[in-house]
Amino acid sequence: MQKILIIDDDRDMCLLLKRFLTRHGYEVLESYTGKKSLELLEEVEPDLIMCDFRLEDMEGNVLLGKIKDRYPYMPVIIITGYSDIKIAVEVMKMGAYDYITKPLFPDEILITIKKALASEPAAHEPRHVVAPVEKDSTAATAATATAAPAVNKEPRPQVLHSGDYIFGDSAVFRTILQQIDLVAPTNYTVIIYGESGSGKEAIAQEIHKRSKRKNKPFVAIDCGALSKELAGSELFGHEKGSFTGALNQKIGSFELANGGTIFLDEVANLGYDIQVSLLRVVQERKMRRIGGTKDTELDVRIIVASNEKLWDAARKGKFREDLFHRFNEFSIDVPPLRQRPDDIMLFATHFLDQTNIELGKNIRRLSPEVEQIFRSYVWYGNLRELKNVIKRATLLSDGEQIEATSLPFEISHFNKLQFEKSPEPAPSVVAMPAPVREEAPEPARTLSETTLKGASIDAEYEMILKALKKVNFNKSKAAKLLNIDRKTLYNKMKQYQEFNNQ
Ligand SMILES: Nc1ncnc2c1ncn2[C@@H]1O[C@H](COP(=O)(O)OP(=O)(O)OP(=O)(O)O)[C@@H](O)[C@H]1O
Repeated sequence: MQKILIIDDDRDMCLLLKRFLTRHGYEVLESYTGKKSLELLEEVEPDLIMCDFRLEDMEGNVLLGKIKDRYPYMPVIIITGYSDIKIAVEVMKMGAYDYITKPLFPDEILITIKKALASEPAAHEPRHVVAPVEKDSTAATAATATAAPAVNKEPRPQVLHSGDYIFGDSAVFRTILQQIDLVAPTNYTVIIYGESGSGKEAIAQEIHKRSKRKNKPFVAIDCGALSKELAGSELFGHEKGSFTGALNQKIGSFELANGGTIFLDEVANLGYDIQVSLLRVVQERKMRRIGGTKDTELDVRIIVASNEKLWDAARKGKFREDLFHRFNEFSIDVPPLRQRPDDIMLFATHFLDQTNIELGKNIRRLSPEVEQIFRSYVWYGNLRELKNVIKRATLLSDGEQIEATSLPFEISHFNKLQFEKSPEPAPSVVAMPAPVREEAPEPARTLSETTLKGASIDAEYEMILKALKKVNFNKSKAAKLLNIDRKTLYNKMKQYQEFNNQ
């Protein structure tokens, strides 16, 4: 049974948490002061600590510091009385796994605990497992959480993982793994190339976790989402009053990441001016807040990601060539999921295990039909799309396995859509080679053509298909084209599916 130590000077809160967590299968210890907690930790080593930020005898950050000094790998979740971003940043920088704010919500508590227990390796274990493991080891993540559903004993794809991160089984993924291992201990700047959702950020985190900086912050920034005006302040911070709207001082991402790693996603989207400032930071390893007067020394490892080759962006004049050369110390290419079909079921099973834990369910497998659909679908959204599809399907499923009826329409009918699809590729994948796959047989049409209802659903279905194809399966656009709202489109698709399954 996994042990959780609750540290809170509010005895009622301790009691409530204790009852709740005991009901969910954890052994719970409690302590009302910082001093007592440290003494207790000499005797017992819990699997996780939940600690209130304000204790009577000690500030939460002081206690967190002491705990992290002695037990660096122990996951600590900080409970704060109010949502204070400064506290959050501070405790995360100090190595807290996460923080939750009062009032506490049972689901949030459980999910955070399960994630923390699943992702933190014990101090005495190697940080990742790369040797082949037992067949039902997919449930290893689940097994770390006491409240997790029963382990599936049936043969499933082998899953190699370190916490939430799993290693694909394809040759290409093995190469990526070797590259991660090779570059992680260095201070090299890394460029990760890959389509959206292919796992670039997950790779950056894995590099961080396997580096000397693992107990320092990992800060991820989506440069594509930064406006031109605010990018500088997001990255480098600003002083109060340094421009209209700068009502308070702001610490930028680089400063937050000091000592650790910064991950700049979609870096080619940064404006040219910011690229100039970035070059200075990369060259001089120091930065100045906007409106500030003094420089801050920086010791930050930089990992960047891009959909487009930075060299191409540089040639087009979109990206500074000197910055590209600074970044280009090491690069990793992540191929889209459709080019590594061997990984699809492995990740699908992993995401199913994760979702089972999150939802407290015990769906054991994907039906053979779903497996066949998954293998032939193109996964434009890569791992993110696969994860979302599994999450949705797990939520919708009641039985032992996920059936095709729980998949989104455009996926369960993908073969048919493909069959009827015009030859032009989707715009988002223009540059990608066509997916290598066996020609899948067209699913048999079971829709009744002899009833009036069947005929009318049939006609609607044809129109919906046409519209979907025209807009590359974007449902909002298809709904617009058909002059109906999105919800009606969903209902029509569902209706067709239900009718077809009768
Ligand atoms: N190796 C992996 N093991 C487990 N989960 C993964 C792995 N790689 C990616 N994921 C999951 O897939 C989803 C997408 O991954 P990620 O955010 O890393 O993609 P990305 O390429 O950075 O996407 P974007 O470019 O759109 O930001 C995330 O939910 C992530 O947790």
